[in-house]
Amino acid sequence: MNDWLLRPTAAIDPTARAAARARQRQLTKPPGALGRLEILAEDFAGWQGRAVPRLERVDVCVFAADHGVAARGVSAFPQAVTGQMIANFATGGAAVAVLARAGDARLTVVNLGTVEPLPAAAGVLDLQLAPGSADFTLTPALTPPLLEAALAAGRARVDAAASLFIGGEMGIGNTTSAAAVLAGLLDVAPEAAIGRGTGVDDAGLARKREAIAAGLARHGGDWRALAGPERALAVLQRVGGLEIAALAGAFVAAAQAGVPVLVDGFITTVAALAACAINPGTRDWLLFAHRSAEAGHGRALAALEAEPLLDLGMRLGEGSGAVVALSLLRSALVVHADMATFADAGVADGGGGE
Ligand SMILES: Cc1cc2ncn([C@H]3O[C@H](COP(=O)(O)O)[C@@H](O)[C@H]3O)c2cc1C
Ligand SMILES: O=C(O)c1cccnc1
Repeated sequence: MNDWLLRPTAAIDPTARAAARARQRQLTKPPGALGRLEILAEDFAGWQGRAVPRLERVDVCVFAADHGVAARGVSAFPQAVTGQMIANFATGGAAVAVLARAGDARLTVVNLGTVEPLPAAAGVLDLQLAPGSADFTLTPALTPPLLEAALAAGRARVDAAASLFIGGEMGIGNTTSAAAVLAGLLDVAPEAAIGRGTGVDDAGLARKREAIAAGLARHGGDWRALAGPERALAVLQRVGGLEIAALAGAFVAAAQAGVPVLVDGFITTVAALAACAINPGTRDWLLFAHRSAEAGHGRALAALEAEPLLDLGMRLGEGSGAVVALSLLRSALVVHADMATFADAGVADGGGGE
């Protein structure tokens, strides 16, 4: 069963965090002059339990799946693109693959389930749990065993040896599923949760709103009386998707393993919201990379009280925005580790005070 989901998340080390803060004050710069980079170094010190943290290994895992709700005309692209992009991740041509290569991160690609089975391809972990999720306007998106399998598949991709975990996603129609999950978790209207995804026109946006409204009308009664993990799991099962559930499972597992997570865009943030509803301790291990241009992301970020690092107008998903933000984390940790202290460099300090 899903018992593992509720196990406690790892503890943060306050002593290492304080030591990192003390070190920042000794570096040859006015106190606080590196702004948020200083906080990032302190965060990683707390996560890694050492005053001088390092990013030794960054794992990026793209979870892919198809969505039955794509039949409602909610995407600007055909469903076959999911499988085609899986191949593009594996051969290294997709944005996240290019960025991961350049950013010295390890990329894995997991297919949870596409409508058409994939041809055998190197570099893809092809789980094919189901031919995608079902159209949630008609039936629950996932069966309970499928939800469980998807959560476990996400958990299985987390390696405690990683210094950072980045989850990405690919799945035509998944901004609609993610918006439905967001609306279900927060009890907000579909209008507040939707955006244009791959670039739907006004008619497409109306179809998204209608599909989500139909999903909430059909399934909302199944979770409205629930709270906490029960509610989050019910929402994921009724209107979510395989890769969204896998991401939620991965995020909970990362927090349990003591691996910090750099969250990407709209879909991954909704998965993070579900993960935190399932196991609130997960929140302590999440860092938010960027604010996606997808309307609805702001709502999810606000619910998590998250202040993302970047706002670049990106709306791609795949984990791409997180891998872009990775270079900021590397900058934060390298200055923290390698800058000279006032004593080392013989520079007069300001005599204390911040
Ligand atoms: C070529 C291509 C590459 C992508 N990479 C990520 N997405 C993104 O777009 C999809 C969600 O948008 P919607 O809900 O409108 O279908 C997801 O697969 C997401 O990761 C892509 C979409 C396309 C077309
Ligand atoms: O922000 C995202 O994750 C996103 C936005 C649009 C399309 N796909 C993903």
